[in-house]
Amino acid sequence: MAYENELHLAQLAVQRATLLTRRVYAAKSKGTLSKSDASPVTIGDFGAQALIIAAIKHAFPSDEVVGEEDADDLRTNEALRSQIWELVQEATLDDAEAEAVLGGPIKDVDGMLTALDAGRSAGGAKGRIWALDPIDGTKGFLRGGQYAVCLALMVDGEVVVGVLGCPNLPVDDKERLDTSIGADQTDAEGKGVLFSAVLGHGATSRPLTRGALAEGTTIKMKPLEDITQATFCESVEAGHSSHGDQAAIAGKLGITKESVRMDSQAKYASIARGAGDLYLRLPISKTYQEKIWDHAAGVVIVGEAGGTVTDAWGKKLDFSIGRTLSGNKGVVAAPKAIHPEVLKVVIEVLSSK
Ligand SMILES: Nc1ncnc2c1ncn2[C@@H]1O[C@H](COP(=O)(O)O)[C@@H](OP(=O)(O)O)[C@H]1O
Ligand SMILES: [Mg+2]
Repeated sequence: MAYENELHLAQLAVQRATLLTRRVYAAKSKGTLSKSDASPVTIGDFGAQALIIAAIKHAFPSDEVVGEEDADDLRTNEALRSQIWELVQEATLDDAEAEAVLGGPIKDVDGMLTALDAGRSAGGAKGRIWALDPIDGTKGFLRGGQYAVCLALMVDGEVVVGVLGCPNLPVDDKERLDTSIGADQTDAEGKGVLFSAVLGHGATSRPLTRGALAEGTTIKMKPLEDITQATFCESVEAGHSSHGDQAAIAGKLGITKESVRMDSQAKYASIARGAGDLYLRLPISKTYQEKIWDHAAGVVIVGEAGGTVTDAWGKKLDFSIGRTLSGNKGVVAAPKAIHPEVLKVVIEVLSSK
């Protein structure tokens, strides 16, 4: 299979980083996250980004990375730096072979800062560039709801590999599509899902483990014969997409079920495995540019599960321009067969404003 080594590296790197974020959340819940006064999401973000970029640079030294964070804050904040260094050192997988693929633990603090700073790529249309969101769904992470550790590889501007670590999604998609997982979250095994896809080779999901990767299962979007029966997903945050426009679109499509609101790219993952049908993200702000790391992994996973993802005007999301999707507005994700029908209504609603 194409990109087999990249996929394996990405899966293990996301797995290791996701476990770190879960440990941070558990420590926050227990009140033991006291060393610096930084927010738990900042701590998780830095730790996860350092781990993932160190692994990428070990396996593919000349690849670039577009990451959300850099090391500036850590260079000036000693307490935060040492807290994150401690976490990063402890974040090893229970599997020597997996650790060897990742290059083992980061060697020293400088190595951690260098890894963080390697996320400054400007992106673009040429070469191999990874897009990384160490904690997507900041608000979800803080409320004990959905968040995702997101990593994608783009080659010449096209997303070819995508991996999402969703530690608070139920392993069994027959369980509730829920946003309120609760503050009892621990870093124990038995919760969470790792999603992945390679362009042209399908999408899979597997339970999140602490050691070797669990066996993957192919995922497919739900065949939807009657659009009025659809479940649509949207952001929790009203500032990130227009709940009003999305309700108007659902109404025009004859959808009567309430929307499922969840943070992060867990929305892409959920519809890809058929726990939901549509994802609508209609812009609120005229000027906001969506970030590539908020979409790259989710888009290839939905595409490989039988979906189509475009922006709100039907344009393909263009990851080749830089760190943002400056050529696009909004997101419409749906099963291939019904995407045109959904898009028609999206354009009607946007045009009538
Ligand atoms: N005005 C805006 N419109 C759309 N997205 C926005 C936004 N402001 C922030 N975001 C992005 O929305 C992401 C979360 O999306 P969602 O609402 O689907 O959970 C955030 O990622 P982070 O949480 O990683 O910062 C952030 O990048
Ligand atoms: Mg994000």
